[in-house]
Amino acid sequence: MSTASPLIIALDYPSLDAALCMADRLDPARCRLKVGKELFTRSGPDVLEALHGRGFEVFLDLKFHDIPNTVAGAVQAAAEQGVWMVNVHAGGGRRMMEAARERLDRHGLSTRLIAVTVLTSMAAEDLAEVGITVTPAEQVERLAMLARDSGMDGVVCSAQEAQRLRERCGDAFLKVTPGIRPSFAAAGDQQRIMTPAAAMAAGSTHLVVGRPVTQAEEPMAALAAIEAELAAVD
Ligand SMILES: O=c1ccn([C@@H]2O[C@H](COP(=O)(O)O)[C@@H](O)[C@H]2O)c(=O)[nH]1
Repeated sequence: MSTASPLIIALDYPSLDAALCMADRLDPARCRLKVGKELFTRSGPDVLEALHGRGFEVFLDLKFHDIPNTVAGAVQAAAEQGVWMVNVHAGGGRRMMEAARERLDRHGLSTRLIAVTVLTSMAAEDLAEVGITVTPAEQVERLAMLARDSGMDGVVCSAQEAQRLRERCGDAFLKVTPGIRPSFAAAGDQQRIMTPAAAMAAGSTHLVVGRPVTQAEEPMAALAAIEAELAAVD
């Protein structure tokens, strides 16, 4: 089932059972789901089948980063399992992203292909330690332009960069933004954060929300509060 909701709930759980327990409380008309490294490494493709069987569109967030041929094969494998969205690291470079794009196109696979720019857990000091001396916003913009020119459908960035990317790349270029923190949630390890309503106003096309919902005492109440916040600014 496709949904008009921008919400993508991150199922960061250590077992298939725990993930499905949460999925069974959610509604595919109200959100998409994200499967990341922890859950996929534990469960393998079974989780995709189980979530698809429940009617959810799935973002497989494995952030592929390898040589072009390897990434192209991985992206094809993901798309052939029917996922709605898959991602690579923009830092893998133009040839890697182009190879992934070409592989999906050659096989007529319509899975959205996006690239991670700068992880939302990173601040300027973290970038400096790995030799990047520009601000996170500048690095995001640089990688987003490269991703767009390499045929990506959009990027993962923080909502703090969404407005600039909307100006540079337009509305149709996807801006998938983790680091979403409603006023009631702790930042945790996220550095570049924004509230759901502010993120949408800034130009995010999709909001990735994990712990503020999945670790809440009342996950459904937390989700409803986020939806209410979004509806209020609609
Ligand atoms: O830059 C990035 C890229 C991916 N993520 C992923 O999004 C969720 C966020 O979860 P929260 O619990 O809401 O922090 C998580 O699965 C990350 O792996 C990201 O946070 N930042």
